Amino acid sequence: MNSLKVDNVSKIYKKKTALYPSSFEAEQGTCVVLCGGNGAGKSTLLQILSGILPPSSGTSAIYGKNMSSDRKNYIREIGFMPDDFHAQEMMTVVEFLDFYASFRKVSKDRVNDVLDLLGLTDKKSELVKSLSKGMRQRLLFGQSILAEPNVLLLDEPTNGLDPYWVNKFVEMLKRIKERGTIIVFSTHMMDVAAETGDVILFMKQGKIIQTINNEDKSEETAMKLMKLHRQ
Ligand SMILES: Nc1ncnc2c1ncn2[C@@H]1O[C@H](COP(=O)(O)OP(=O)(O)OP(=O)(O)O)[C@@H](O)[C@H]1O
Repeated sequence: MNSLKVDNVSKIYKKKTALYPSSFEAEQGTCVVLCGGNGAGKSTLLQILSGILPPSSGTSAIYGKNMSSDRKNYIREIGFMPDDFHAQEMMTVVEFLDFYASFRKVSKDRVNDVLDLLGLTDKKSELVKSLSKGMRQRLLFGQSILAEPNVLLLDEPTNGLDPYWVNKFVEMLKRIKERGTIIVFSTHMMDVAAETGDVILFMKQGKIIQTINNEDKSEETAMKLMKLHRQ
């Protein structure tokens, strides 16, 4: 049984197709990176996999738990980092994490560990809306890893991070992968994609147009393909 199996998921908004039927699979402890220009369909795919956006067709399953027929258990397997905050800007940093911790029965100690890991302990009483872009990203990432999920879905996690935190992020992903977690994330940073990804999926205009596997996924190859697919 494949650990994550994405089967022909698509999204059509009124008459516009944001994502054509797309499929891929991932094994335990591997990382799939979604690359592609603006509007390629990366966020749409991640939102569908996270369960927050219903697909127009297709389905996804994690360890045999199906997105449609076993939704509750499917969702339990996932940690999702969206591309921004929505209604939680007036919470403090620690209230925000406590809020998500309460859904997943995550201990207070784990919340404190995540604050520490993301360098946010001294910001815990500040309002989310007062944080810098990079700090907001770190907090959103922290929320997604709180419950140590089997599948981690991250929408442009490195967006706004300074070089120090990009490096830390890459190291954290490697450690998380070693624990057996499946990671799927989108990025415009080809060096991060090449360093962390076991597979890179290039997307363009709502389609996965190329798959690059472990052997040939150097940063140089990834950059060349990025340029090629932009044309
Ligand atoms: N709610 C919506 N209604 C209509 N069209 C949408 C909606 N959300 C996204 N789209 C369209 O779907 C397509 C894919 O968008 P998506 O946000 O998935 O791209 P992306 O690859 O994440 O882009 P970016 O790198 O800019 O974040 C785009 O053409 C976008 O305009």
